Amino acid sequence: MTLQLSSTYTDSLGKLTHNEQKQANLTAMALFLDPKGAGLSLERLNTADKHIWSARVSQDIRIILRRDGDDSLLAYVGHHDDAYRWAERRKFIPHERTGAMQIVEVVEREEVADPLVYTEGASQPQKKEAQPFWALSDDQMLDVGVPRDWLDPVRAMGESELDTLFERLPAEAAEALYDFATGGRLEDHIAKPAQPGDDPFTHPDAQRRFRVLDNIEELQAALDAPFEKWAVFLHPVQRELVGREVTGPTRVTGSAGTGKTIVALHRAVHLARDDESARILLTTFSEELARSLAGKLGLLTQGQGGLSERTTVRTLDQAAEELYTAQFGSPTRATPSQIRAMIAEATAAGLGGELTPQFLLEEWTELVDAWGVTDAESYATIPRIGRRTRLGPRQREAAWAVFDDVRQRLAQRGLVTWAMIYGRLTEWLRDGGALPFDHVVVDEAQDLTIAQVRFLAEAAGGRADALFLAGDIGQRIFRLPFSWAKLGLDIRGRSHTLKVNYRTSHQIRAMADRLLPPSITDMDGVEEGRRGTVSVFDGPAPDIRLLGNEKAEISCVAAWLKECASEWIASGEIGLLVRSEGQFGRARDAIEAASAGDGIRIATMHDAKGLEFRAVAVMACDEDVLPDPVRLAAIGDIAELETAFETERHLLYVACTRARDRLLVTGIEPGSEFLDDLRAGGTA
Ligand SMILES: Nc1ncnc2c1ncn2[C@@H]1O[C@H](COP(=O)(O)OP(=O)(O)OP(=O)(O)O)[C@@H](O)[C@H]1O
Repeated sequence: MTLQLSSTYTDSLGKLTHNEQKQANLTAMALFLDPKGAGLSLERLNTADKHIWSARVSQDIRIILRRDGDDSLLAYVGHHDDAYRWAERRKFIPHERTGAMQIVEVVEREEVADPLVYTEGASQPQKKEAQPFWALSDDQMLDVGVPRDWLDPVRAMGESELDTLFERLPAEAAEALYDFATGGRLEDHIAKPAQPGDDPFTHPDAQRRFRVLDNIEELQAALDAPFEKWAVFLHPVQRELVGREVTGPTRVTGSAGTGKTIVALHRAVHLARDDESARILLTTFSEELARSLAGKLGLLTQGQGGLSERTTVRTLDQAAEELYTAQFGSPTRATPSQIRAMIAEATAAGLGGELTPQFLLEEWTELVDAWGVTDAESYATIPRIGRRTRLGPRQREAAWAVFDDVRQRLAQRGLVTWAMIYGRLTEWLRDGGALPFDHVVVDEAQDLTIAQVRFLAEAAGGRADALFLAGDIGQRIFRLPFSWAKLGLDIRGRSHTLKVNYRTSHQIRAMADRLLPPSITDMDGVEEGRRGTVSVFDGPAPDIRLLGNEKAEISCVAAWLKECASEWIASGEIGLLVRSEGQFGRARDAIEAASAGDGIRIATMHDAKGLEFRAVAVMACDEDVLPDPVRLAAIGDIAELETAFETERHLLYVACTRARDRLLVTGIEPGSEFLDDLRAGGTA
C-alpha cells in the first residue's frame, strides 16, 4: 500500500490559488491516511488507461490519480475540465525498452501526419535541415526512452519545435533528443534497460518523476512547497551522486544552474540520515549563501527530527574561526590595509631592494601568506603558479627580508591572516586534533583558498565519505588556479559532471556558454566538459544592447524594467548586476526612471554568485569597466594578469547565468570585449 507523488502533480498544484492548494492538500492527506479513499468521491475515468481515477476536492477542483490495487499515485490536480482533459490525454506505461514507468501524452492525429520513416538498411535519406530527427531509427530513439507512439511525431518535428520537447516527452527522451539536435550524441544517453520483473517505478528514470511518500510529514513537506521540486525529484545522476559511497574526497561539477548546490544539500541530508550519530558541516563561502543553504536545508529536513540539528551550516571562515577560538582563543585578523602599511614601512626602512611595494604585496598575498611560507628556504622552493616574474637569489633574499619583517610585525601586534588561521588549524589536526564533524560538504568549492584546501584535506584524512565538494571552475571568480592534489586533496577519478540545467532557459544558457571554452581542465588535469548541457525549458532570446551614453543605457534598462512589470515579474524577482559598486548609480537611476517598485536587487557580479532571478539586466558592460582596469592595472605580473583576465570573463558568465527567463546585457559603445564572444553565433 503506497502513495506516490508525481512531478506533474506538483507542477499542476503550483498553478492553483493558495486556497485551492489548501483544499487539494487536505484531500491528498486523506488519501494518504486511507488509500482506499473511503469517504472521498473517487471515480474511475473512462480513458484509454484503465487505472486513471478522479477524486473530488471541491465543486470545481479534481485530483487525477492512478490507482493500482491499494497503490495510489497523485498525478494531476486542476479545475474540473482541465483535469479531465489532462487525464484523457495521458497513459501510464512502462517504456518497452528501458522499463521506466512513463506518463505518455496521447499523440494527436495531426502530429503523425506525413511522418518521414527511416527503415534500417535503406540508403541513408538526405538529412533535412529543418527536421533534426528525421533520420533517426526506431531503435535509436527507443534506446533513449522515446515512447513508441512518439517515434513518428519526433521524426516529423521541425527545428522550431525543439523547445517543446521537455513539455511533451518524458524528460530522459527530451534530454537525449535536445542534446542530439545541438551537436551531442544519442549514445551518451542510452538508458540501462530494466531486468525482467523489475518494478517500473524503481527505474532511475522513473524516480526523477515519481516519489514514494514514506510518511505524512514527507507528503506535507512536498505539498507545502510545490515550487521547490528539487526537494522531491532528483535527476538520476543527481540521485546517484547523493547516495554514492566513496572512498575519498568527491567533487561534483557542472555549469551554472545544473543543480550542484541541490546535490550538496541532499548529500548532507543523506549523510545525516544514514548514520544517526553523524555530524555534518555544510559550508560555502559567503554568509548570504550559507543563509540560503540553511533555508533549503530546513525545507528538506522538515519534520525529520534530529537531521537539521546534526547539520551545521556555516561559511567555511565562520566554522574555522569558531574552531580556532575554541582551541586558541579569539583571533584578531589583520586587514589588507594593515598588511599594505606594514610592507610600506618595511620598504621605507630600506628592505626589499628595488622591488616595488605593489609587487611585494602581490607576492605576499598570492604566495607567501597564501601558501603559509614561514622561512626563506621554503620561499625559494614554492611553486610560482600564476607568477611569471622569476626572482634571482639576491632579489628573493631582499623580498624575504620584507616578508620576515611583516611576519614579525604581525606577531608583535597579535594579528593573524585567514591563511594563518587555517594553517594553525591544519597543524592542530595533524597533531591529533579532531574536527567536531564526521562529514564536510562544501558548495562553491571552486573558490577555496590554498589554506582552506590544505585544511580540508587534513580534516578528511583518508576517511571514506568525509569530504564532498561542489563547484564549477568556469565560475572561479576570486582565486588564481592551483593544484588541489599537491595539497593532499585528490579528487582525480572521483569528479562527476552534471549536464541538465534546471535554472536557465535554453536561450540564455546557450548564449552564456559562449563565454567559456567547451571544456576546462583544472591544475590536476581533471577535465570539466561543459558541452552537452541541456536546459529543461525555453524562454525569450536574451538581448545585448550597446548604447551611446549612460543616459541612453539607463532609459533602455528602464524600458526593460517596465516590460518586466507588464509581464507580472515581481520586483523581488529582478536583479540588476554590475561589475563594481561604482556602477550602482546607473542601476539605481534605471529603477528610478522606470518608477519601479522596491525590491529590485542591485548587486555586484561577485555578490551575485549563487543567487538567481527570473529577470536579470547585466549593466555597465563598458570597455573600461569589464574587465576591471583598476584591478588589472594593480597586477604587476603578466601571467597573473592573464589569469585575472579570465576571472573577469567568469564574472560575466556568473552574472548572465543568474537569469532564469529574461536576460538583458547593456553597456556603452564600443562595450566590453567579452560581449563579442557573447554575441558570436548571432543571438542578439
Ligand atoms: N532536480 C531538480 N529539480 C528541479 N529543480 C532543480 C533540480 N535541481 C536543481 N534545481 C533548480 O535549479 C536551479 C539551480 O540549482 P543550483 O543552484 O543547485 O545549481 P548550481 O549548479 O549550484 O548553480 P551555480 O553554479 O550557478 O551556483 C535552482 O533553482 C534549483 O532549485
